[in-house]
Amino acid sequence: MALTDDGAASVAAPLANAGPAVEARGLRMRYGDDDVLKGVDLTAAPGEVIVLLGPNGAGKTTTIEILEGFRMRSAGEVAVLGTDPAVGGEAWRARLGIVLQSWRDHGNWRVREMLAHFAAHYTPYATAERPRPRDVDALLEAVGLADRARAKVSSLSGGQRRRLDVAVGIVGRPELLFLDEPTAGFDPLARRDFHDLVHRLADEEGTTVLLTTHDLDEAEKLADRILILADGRIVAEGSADELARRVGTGSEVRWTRDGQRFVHAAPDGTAFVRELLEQHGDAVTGLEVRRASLEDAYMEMVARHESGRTAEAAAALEGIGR
Ligand SMILES: Nc1ncnc2c1ncn2[C@@H]1O[C@H](COP(=O)(O)OP(=O)(O)OP(=O)(O)O)[C@@H](O)[C@H]1O
Repeated sequence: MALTDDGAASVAAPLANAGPAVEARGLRMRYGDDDVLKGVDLTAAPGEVIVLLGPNGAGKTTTIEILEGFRMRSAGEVAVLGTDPAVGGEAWRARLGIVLQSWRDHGNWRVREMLAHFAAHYTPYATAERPRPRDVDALLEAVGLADRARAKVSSLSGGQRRRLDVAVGIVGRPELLFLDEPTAGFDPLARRDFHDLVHRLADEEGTTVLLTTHDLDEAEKLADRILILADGRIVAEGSADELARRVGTGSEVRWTRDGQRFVHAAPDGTAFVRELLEQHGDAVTGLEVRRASLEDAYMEMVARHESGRTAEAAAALEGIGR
């Protein structure tokens, strides 16, 4: 997916020597009596792609909306591009790109017209390092909507509308991009193009990206760092590999011998395979070794916290019964 247009290829990471793009300490959010965020700490370095994972209702959207300045936190320290989002003005907001989970309805507008409208908003905020806005036609091409430029927004398919959301999110060449479940409804090709786009934004323009998804394969492909949010806190963070290694479920080895298929869970896959081949040599075919995946790690970490919560609730109930 081509992203660059006039002069954009030379856009360097403008924040390379600056502090973190996002920093939150002890972030709390309470809705009524419900403590949704109970002390979230997170940092995103300039140019880093962070993926926030967590079960439904964990507080991912809440976290992102606080960082975007759309929601007021109950407590905690937050700095986004060096500014507290609770007091961020228009010039600060123009440095952010935002793709919300739910669509803002502009059904009667035409695709190009709508993108051009948002683009114009960014003109006063152009800098030498970050020409703003992006060229609208190049961007429509980049997100695969060039042939729908004159279509009404209401006539787009779900996936096409989502592509338009992404285009609106990046038309101002943001330094920091928030994407809340951006690929919901994307077909496999659109998804791959989108992944390519995110890599380019980070690598070529130094854009920091904070993204939520329920697609673990997507998290693995995109993230420099994954944060898992459960029970109001970040319960684990690291690269997909680091998280997978941490659950330590070893490897699953599969092979065929004498026409029969075997599966074995081995703490040390390499040692097991060595022994298997020593014993049965050429008789072993179709050998596959699968180590713990991000999915295994995610399931285990979330389950651990869910069971902790269940135990806590049971203890509380016992206390009430006394
Ligand atoms: N405005 C609100 N008022 C009261 N409760 C809210 C409000 N917004 C969110 N919540 C609650 O806060 C919790 C976290 O919601 P949030 O949308 O942040 O979760 P999420 O991790 O983004 O979930 P999902 O994966 O389903 O999108 C949920 O229990 C939700 O019902």
